[in-house]
Amino acid sequence: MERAAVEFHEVSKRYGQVRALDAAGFTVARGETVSLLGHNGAGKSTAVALMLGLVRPDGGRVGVLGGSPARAVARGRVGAMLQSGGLPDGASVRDIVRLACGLYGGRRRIGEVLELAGLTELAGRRATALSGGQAQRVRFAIAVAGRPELLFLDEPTVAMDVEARREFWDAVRACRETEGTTVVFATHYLEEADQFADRVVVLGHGRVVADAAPATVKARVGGRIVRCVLAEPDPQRLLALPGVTEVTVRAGQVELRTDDADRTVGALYSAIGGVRDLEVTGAGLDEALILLSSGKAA
Ligand SMILES: Nc1ncnc2c1ncn2[C@@H]1O[C@H](COP(=O)(O)OP(=O)(O)OP(=O)(O)O)[C@@H](O)[C@H]1O
Repeated sequence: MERAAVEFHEVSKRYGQVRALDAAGFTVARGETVSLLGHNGAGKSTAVALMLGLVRPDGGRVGVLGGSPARAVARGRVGAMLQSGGLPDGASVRDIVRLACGLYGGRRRIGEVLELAGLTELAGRRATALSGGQAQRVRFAIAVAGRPELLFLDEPTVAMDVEARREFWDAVRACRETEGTTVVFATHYLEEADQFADRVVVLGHGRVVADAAPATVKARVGGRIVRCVLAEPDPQRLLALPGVTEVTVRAGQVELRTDDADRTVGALYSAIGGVRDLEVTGAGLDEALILLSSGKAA
């Protein structure tokens, strides 16, 4: 059996003047769950489209399950849940799942797919009468109906609330654990990557800016934010406090990025004084992505 599920070698893709991917490289091992992270326009969907053979690279090579993406897809070895793609009007959830199971020659039973996607109770509902999160679960059902070896999920939880997200990831986990499915998912949420991925590949402006275990990425962008109000903040003195790596001052409001919040807070009181409205928070996850994408993380 081939070792890598996905091989992405120095892949470039342009749309006119836009360089969507720029010599991006990573591999996904069989059975691994990998998250593609990055903000809007980073190149995540383009990477997924290339891995599905929906678009061709201008440079580099994309390999899927030991051959071309088109070959793997044609053999029904790949399932995908994409951002776009409507559901047929007038059809019930069961009709849609029956159709998907039929297309794959009955590799899974309809009831099994409904159960896996958490749709048993909604089987009789018209697809047009579903909430955004429920419709996503139908797309997931279609993606897993052929018992794929490799599953691509492009921002799968966008329309879902917290509970729906939890249920969704439980279903993905069930596929992974019972069948060893390889999963590649694109997301904006570092949290989601942290909870469900073995490894994250962070894209920024079409390039791979980090490729590591979630814990490693978090450590690179870790640290805390200390916010407070000071009567006369002096950015130079604040930057010299222990642990502080960055200082922002706006109208007396001070924001310090620090890798040692305890010592920073201690020094704020002992060396600066007059501290009001102090709060300490984790560095924002969105901010973390921006830092990585801009190459400013350590
Ligand atoms: N069909 C297309 N025609 C022209 N430009 C495109 C096309 N598809 C993507 N792009 C551009 O390529 C770049 C990468 O887009 P892509 O959709 O891959 O990013 P993304 O990381 O998936 O973004 P998002 O999180 O918003 O979905 C963007 O600048 C986008 O505008």
